[in-house]
Amino acid sequence: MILTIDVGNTRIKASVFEDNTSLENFVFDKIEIEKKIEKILEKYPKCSNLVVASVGNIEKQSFLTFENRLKVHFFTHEDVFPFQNKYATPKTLGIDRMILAAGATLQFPKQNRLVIDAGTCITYDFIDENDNYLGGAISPGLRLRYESLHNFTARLPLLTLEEPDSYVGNSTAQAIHSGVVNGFVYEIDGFIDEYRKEFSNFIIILTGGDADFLAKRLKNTIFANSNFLLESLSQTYQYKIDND
Ligand SMILES: Nc1ncnc2c1ncn2[C@@H]1O[C@H](COP(=O)(O)OP(=O)(O)O)[C@@H](O)[C@H]1O
Ligand SMILES: CC(C)(COP(=O)(O)O)[C@@H](O)C(=O)NCCC(=O)O
Ligand SMILES: [K+]
Repeated sequence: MILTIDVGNTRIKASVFEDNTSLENFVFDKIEIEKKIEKILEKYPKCSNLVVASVGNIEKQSFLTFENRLKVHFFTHEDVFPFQNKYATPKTLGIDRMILAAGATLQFPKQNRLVIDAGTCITYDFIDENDNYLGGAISPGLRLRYESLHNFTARLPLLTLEEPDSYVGNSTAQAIHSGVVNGFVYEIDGFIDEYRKEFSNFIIILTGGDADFLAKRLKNTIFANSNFLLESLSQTYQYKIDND
């Protein structure tokens, strides 16, 4: 049994896996991390491994306190991954993106794959049918868009997610909702259309905190799985054990 932990820039997500099947998911804030892990381990004492991917400001040190109880693995660029990394700056590629690419490669072998993770940022990652990781894009996520409009202007209020009435926002609030939500959806559909011009066939995996909201709004039909990063962590860890 393994406990997987994904430290993003907004929240921490965790899941307990037995034979690559998730038994329970958890979401919590950075300040509660040690207490929450304690609780999960109390509930699942059979956990023998703790597997972490962090792009947030929580370092390996924070997890070493659990080393007397279970084996801790903190993923880094030094690990073995099931793809060839063609990024020009492989050492600066987010470890979350590497885990997503690894999960896509292992779960959907020998085909072109596009992974879209709508979290704090939206990340796009493309792995071709020969298992070359090519790169993708990074842009502001849904909540970040609402917050930046407020933080970097004098007159725009901080709003929370709301379905826009129309493209033609007829008030400040409606104009912001239209810009943020429609802009978000158009961006993603636009990227998918661009990829389609170059690669006739590819599968799309949509994940992250905004995946469910997005899935029903995109023109392109996509299979959304908000648990994809944690599933990929479990699978990439298994791959590491088999290939080390
Ligand atoms: N309870 C919540 N707290 C914060 N963000 C949430 C929540 N529920 C949904 N979201 C959405 O999830 C996104 C963050 O996604 P998440 O995958 O948790 O990010 P990260 O992996 O970067 O920490 C935000 O853009 C926000 O719109
Ligand atoms: C792009 C990210 C900030 C996304 O983080 P997230 O939205 O998952 O919290 C993270 O993958 C990161 O810090 N990447 C480093 C730069 C790169 O991937 O090229
Ligand atoms: K992301």
